[in-house]
Order: sequence, then C-alpha cells, then structure tokens
Amino acid sequence: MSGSAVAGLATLATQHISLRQAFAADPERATRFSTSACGISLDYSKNLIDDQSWQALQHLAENSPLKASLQAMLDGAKINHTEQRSVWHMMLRKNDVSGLTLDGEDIGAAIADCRSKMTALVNQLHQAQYIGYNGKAITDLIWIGIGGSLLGPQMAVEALTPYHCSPVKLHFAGNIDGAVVTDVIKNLDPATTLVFVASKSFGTEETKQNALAVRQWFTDHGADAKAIAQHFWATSSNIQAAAEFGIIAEHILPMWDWVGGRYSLWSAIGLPVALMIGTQHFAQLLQGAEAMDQHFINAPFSDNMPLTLALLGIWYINGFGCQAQALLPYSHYLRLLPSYVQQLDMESNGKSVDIDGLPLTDATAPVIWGDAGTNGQHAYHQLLHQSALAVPADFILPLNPAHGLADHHQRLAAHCFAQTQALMQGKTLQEATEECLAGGMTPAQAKALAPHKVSPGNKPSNTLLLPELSPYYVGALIALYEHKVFCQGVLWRLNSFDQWGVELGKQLSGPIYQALAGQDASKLDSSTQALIQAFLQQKK
Ligand SMILES: O=P(O)(O)OC[C@H]1O[C@](O)(CO)[C@@H](O)[C@@H]1O
Repeated sequence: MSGSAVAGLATLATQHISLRQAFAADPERATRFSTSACGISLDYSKNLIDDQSWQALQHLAENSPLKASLQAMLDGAKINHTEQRSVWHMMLRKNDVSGLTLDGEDIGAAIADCRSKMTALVNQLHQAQYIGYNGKAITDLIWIGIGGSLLGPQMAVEALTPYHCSPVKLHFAGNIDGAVVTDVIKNLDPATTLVFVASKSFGTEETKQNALAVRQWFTDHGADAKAIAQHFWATSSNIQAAAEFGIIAEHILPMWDWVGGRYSLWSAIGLPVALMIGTQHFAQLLQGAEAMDQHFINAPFSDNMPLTLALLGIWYINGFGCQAQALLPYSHYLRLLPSYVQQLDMESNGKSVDIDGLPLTDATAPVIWGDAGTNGQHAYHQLLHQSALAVPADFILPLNPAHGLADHHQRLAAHCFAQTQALMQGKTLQEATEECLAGGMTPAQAKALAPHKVSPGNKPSNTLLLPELSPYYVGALIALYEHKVFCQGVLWRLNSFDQWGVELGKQLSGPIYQALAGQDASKLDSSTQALIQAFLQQKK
C-alpha cells in the first residue's frame, strides 16, 4: 500500500466550519480567500476552509515533491514513466520555441514548422485556394478523431463561436456509432470536402472505422486514389500507418510522443480551432495558455491558482469523501467544457496505483460532470441544494458577453452568483417558516411546508470570473485545469499521463466483435453470451 500525504485530511475535516458564521465573523473573508492570474479571478471563499485548514493544505503542498516534479516536467524528464515519455505540452504554447531540444531533437524547429504548415493550410482554405479533385474549392472539413483528438478542438471551437470567421464549414465525427458519420456526410459533396484523420496512434478503432467509411464515400462518388490523396490529411505520430491508409507525407501534420492526447489541443490537433477563428486568434489561445503556464511556474504556492484549485479538490475528495465535482460554466459557449475536463481529469488521475505500482490508499480523481448554467438550475441543482450529497462546484462566468443583450447577461450573472450564495448560506427552518407565514399561510400550514423548504447550505463552491470569452482567456482557463490536474496527480503520487485503464475494454471488444459475426462465444461469461445472442437474434 502506498502511504499518502493526504491521509490526515479526513481528521482535519471533522472540525466543523459554518460558512454563514465565517462570513458574518470576517468581512474580509472574500478578499482573503481569492486570487487572480492572467486576468482570471478566483473567489474560493465559499469553501469549507478556515485559516487552520488552509494552512494545513498549504503545508501539504510545501512538503510534497511538487516543485521537483514541475521542474522534471519542464526539463523533459520521462515523467510518464510507464510509457517512457516526456510531458511537454507546455512547449507547444510557447511564443519563442527557438532552441528547444529534447533527446537531441530540435523540437523548437518542429513546432515552428508545424505552426507554419497549419497557417498555410488555414489561409489556403480561408481564401478558397484549396481546390478539390473536380476543380471546385473546398467548402467543408470533416475532422475525424476521438477522445483527446476531438474533445479539445470541439470544445474550443464552440467556446470561441463569436470569433468564427471561416468560410469553410467544420464537422466533427468521433463516435463509432454509424449515425455520426452518416449524418456528417449526408449533405456534403466529397469533391468539396477535406478530411482530417486525427489520431496520435493512428490505431484507434473508432477513428479508423470512420475514416474508412468516409474514404468509401469518396470512392462511391468516383474519387480515385489520387483524388483521395488530395482530400485526406492526418494529424498523427504514426506516419507509417497514416501513409498505409493513403495519406501522403505532405499531408501529415505531426504529433509527438511527448504530448498526451488530452493535452494536445495546442498542437496540430488544434487545427479546427485555427480554421474556425483564424491563426492569429489561435495564437492568442496559445498566449493565454502560456501566460497561465508562467503563472503556475512562478507564482508562490500561496497565490498559485492551479494549486489552489488542486488543494481544494483534494480537501473534498480525501477530507470529506466527496466523489463528484460539478463544473458549471455560466456561458452557453463553454457548455462542452465539462466533457473536456472529464477526460482531462478522469483519464489523468482516475487511477488506483501510485507511481511505483503500489495500491493507493486514498481516493483520487472526482467524477466530473456539469453543463451550462442556467439550464442545470432547472434540473440537477435541486440535488446540489438539498440532497445529503456534497458536490463541490466550480462556477465559471465570463464578465462581458459577445452578444448585445446586456439585460440577459445581467440576469445570467445574477443567477450564477445567487447559486453560489444559496449553496453557501442555505435556508434555515426558521427562515423557511417565516417565509411561509409572510406568504399568508397559517402557522399549521407553515409548519407542514417549512421543512421541505430548508436548504442545509454549507455547500462549497469556487467562482471563476473571466473578463470575456476571448481566445486568450479560454487558453488560460484550459491551462488552469491542466495544471490543477497535474498538481493533484503529484500530491496523490500517481502518473497523470498514462491511461492503461481504457485498454481492457478495447481488448475485450475484439473477441466479442468476432462472436457477433458468428464465431464461437462459448468461452465468454453467460451474461455476455446472452447479450450476443440477443444481438444476433434481432439482427435484420
Ligand atoms: O489520438 P488517438 O491515438 O486516436 O487516441 C484517442 C484517445 O484514445 C485514448 O488513448 C484512450 O481512449 C485517449 O487517451 C486518446 O485521447
């Protein structure tokens, strides 16, 4: 068993803190428990912390190998030791990449070359200069990928909708459910469609299958191998597999071993973002992320925003046994952020052995979930307010909207702040009773209804405010969550950069796929056999 530094938190967490009382007693609480970085502010005063517990959490960080681990990451050490890989996604957002070398390779030159290829392609597409096999300009781009090769660009493209400037329309295909690719190609013309196969490994079944379906669609429309080569591109580190698929060398943008899939938005995996918002705005996305990197690297622990979020997360998971974490962007355009952070956090830290392969004694990554506010207020916020479950929540609000409906935005902000306030202060039985009486109820009616209106309060939340949803702040926000996950991984002593857990399902799906095609299934368990039978019997 791996003894962990977070073990003492459960004892510390038994000391009750009343947030209502804490705010009443200390008018400076919001100022004391807030910080800012890169223009983003974080109010973490509505958390179940006091000076003592916050100091204990700071102490935990100070006594951890955080500084050494960060330095090892920056130095290019193979901190993803189970795959023998460096973790250098931060280098991808550096403005000045000159002189960057890793294992004797000129990484700076490779990054610069990749950036200039992306810029050239985006410019060509924007200027209708990419001509398809029948002489017409490209009008649509299909991006085929899954997990880290899809979630990042999809989320960032959505987040930056007001910046869209591309005459070429973008379509994503991830899921192996044939409905996805069928719907995507339904109204498209292969002669004016460019296809990107985005797969670091170029071996992911979903991506390969969707790529094959789209290639078949080209063939069905009379495209020959030359035409297909003209229309297909890849982003991959497996050049050989991409070439075998029929993608020519000039159409393969690099991915590198030192970039994990869920950290790859900043590489050529960000091409859909560059396409949709233009390369200058894409550069601003990188700048925002780089600014957050600098903050993370240089800010003292006491004022370090990613570390603050990480410590608070650990406080709830290991101190209070919370298993979930809600991510609630009060921004329609950030509605995909929870899905993105789900992969980032849960695939990185959803582990049960430490870096030495020893079982972890403490729980790790939370179940991340959420959706855009205010929609959730009319659905699951009921549980947040009144259930016995404690679900710490991050509220995220861009202060200035891209639209002109100022009153809408004021109301959105009011709801965001009110939710954090309601979670914190709750409503007592006395307040509920008084409210019922003030509404004209008899004392008996009030007594019957009031308990149903009680909200326990004391429910923790963070509030992150962004000046606006611009490429710069979106970049900084994403990097903030990346570094939070990194800090937590170090504090839990696990490898945040591998994902062996996803392999088992992939392995088992092979024999089941064969059984669904009629091969012997008798060695499988009875439940799986019955499911296969049900599938085979109903198959038309
Ligand atoms: O880019 P690839 O190699 O197709 O992988 C896609 C995704 O699959 C995973 O390996 C696991 O499902 C993710 O980590 C990754 O982002």
